[in-house]
Amino acid sequence: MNEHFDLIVLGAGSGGLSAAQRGARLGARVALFDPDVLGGTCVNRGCVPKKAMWFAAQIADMHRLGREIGFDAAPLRLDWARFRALRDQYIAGIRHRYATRLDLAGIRVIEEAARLVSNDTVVTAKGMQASAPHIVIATGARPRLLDIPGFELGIVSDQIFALDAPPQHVAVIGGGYVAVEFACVLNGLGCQVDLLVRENLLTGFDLELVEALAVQMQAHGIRIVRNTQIKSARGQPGKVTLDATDGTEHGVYDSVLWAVGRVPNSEGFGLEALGVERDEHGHVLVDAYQNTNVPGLYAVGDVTDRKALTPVAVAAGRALADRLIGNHPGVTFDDSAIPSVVFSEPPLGAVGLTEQQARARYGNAVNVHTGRYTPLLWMVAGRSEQSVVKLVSVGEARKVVGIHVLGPGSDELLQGFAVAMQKGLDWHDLKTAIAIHPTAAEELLLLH
Ligand SMILES: Cc1cc2nc3c(=O)[nH]c(=O)nc-3n(C[C@H](O)[C@H](O)[C@H](O)COP(=O)(O)OP(=O)(O)OC[C@H]3O[C@@H](n4cnc5c(N)ncnc54)[C@H](O)[C@@H]3O)c2cc1C
Ligand SMILES: NC(=O)c1ccc[n+]([C@@H]2O[C@H](COP(=O)([O-])OP(=O)(O)OC[C@H]3O[C@@H](n4cnc5c(N)ncnc54)[C@H](O)[C@@H]3O)[C@@H](O)[C@H]2O)c1
Repeated sequence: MNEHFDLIVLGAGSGGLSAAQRGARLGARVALFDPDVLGGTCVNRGCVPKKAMWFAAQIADMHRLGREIGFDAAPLRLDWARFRALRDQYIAGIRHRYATRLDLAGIRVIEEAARLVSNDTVVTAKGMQASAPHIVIATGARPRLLDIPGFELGIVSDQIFALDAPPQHVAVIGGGYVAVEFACVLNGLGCQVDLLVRENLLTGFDLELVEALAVQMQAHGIRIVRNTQIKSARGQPGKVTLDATDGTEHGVYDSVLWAVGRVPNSEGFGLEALGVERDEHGHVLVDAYQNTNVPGLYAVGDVTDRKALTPVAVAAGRALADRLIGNHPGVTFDDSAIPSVVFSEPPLGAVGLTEQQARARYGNAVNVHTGRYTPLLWMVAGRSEQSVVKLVSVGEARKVVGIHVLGPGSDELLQGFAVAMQKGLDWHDLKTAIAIHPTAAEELLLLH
């Protein structure tokens, strides 16, 4: 039997849930398909468990700092099993709340993968068939696996949350968000970490701040090896050696984390046969309104080539439902200034253009205001590591086009500045604003 809906959504992650919920709120009959647990990557294998681990690492770091300023406590040791149980219980609670909300909204949740058989119909392995004039593809992405000998001796980010015990000596391979975050978190929790990077760290972030972060990571004991391409892994689980193309070997490690990017989930469920266009990496191509090239099919979130961030997937899902169900034809979302934070130690945040990008676009019209400072408590402890803030502005009016922050508190302080920048901020506004003292945020107001 074919069931009819107004909106079908494939994937119950950040993008799919937001499209489904907004659609239902606007009166649509919605079917939501997902073979896995509710919440997708962010809730179950990404932002949420990662941030919980980051908080745990922060506590350990604070404790070390506390000892430096005179507390007499013994070094902290995390009860990994207890922490993991508490973290997972919290995540189970989120999933439970999602299930309740979906139920209350009248959304039909089908715990199966959907396969497209036409641009308005999907089927499942158990034989359900559903049709709707609008189908949203929100199937996300998965960790990239490498076709190299011994790859299976390591793990990817999905598996790190299920470890029974922390690694002792871990190699993290990659230089992106996931690699840097886990290198710092595991280091904070007491693991010895080697970060093996093919090229550069955090491509796309401001070079000066990335270098300052690398200095601090190394000061915390992380060994960073750049320009290293790992070609194979050998040994046995728990005792792994890595070989690089330049003949060097690294290890022995009890754990290896491959953090070498992500691959969109865009194959094997009918997109190919329907002629849905994808780029060379497999991302579904969409226009500014999330339309694919096939009428009635739309895509949001990590399966597309937009920034792979939860708030971006959520904004895209909501805007799409407003347009299709709420009948607001022009609705899209403003992706001109998307802030993001790498939850490293210390955190690194950015919104808008880097200095390098601004110079490429605006040439000599670019002004750069950089400030370096040592956070107050670090000074008290006698530490000398520096935080860095950078403002990139353009022209006589000094319109702010980029804000970059590295240091404790960066993760929380960036949001307000990002809103101001999106609404039109110039450097003079910051010079005339009254600061909150003493804070990290005020450093952005003190720039010359
Ligand atoms: C380790 C890690 C940490 C991260 N930290 C952050 C962070 O701090 N901040 C941030 O903003 N972003 C972070 N991200 C990125 C964020 O998790 C993603 O951008 C976000 O989850 C994307 O949402 P999505 O809906 O596109 O996809 P997903 O959340 O991946 O959801 C896709 C869903 O589709 C389902 N699916 C797949 N195929 C089918 C099918 N055929 N039919 C039906 N369902 C299907 C999957 O089971 C899955 O549940 C992190 C990612 C990782 C990996
Ligand atoms: N805090 C956050 O907001 C957050 C956290 C994690 C992930 N994310 C999102 O998820 C996305 C994916 O993150 P990611 O770290 O998986 O990918 P990424 O694209 O950020 O980084 C991938 C890294 O792997 C390296 N790499 C690729 N192939 C390789 C190979 N064969 N050998 C060695 N190195 C290789 C790349 O050079 C790069 O350094 C991010 O772009 C981000 O949008 C966000």
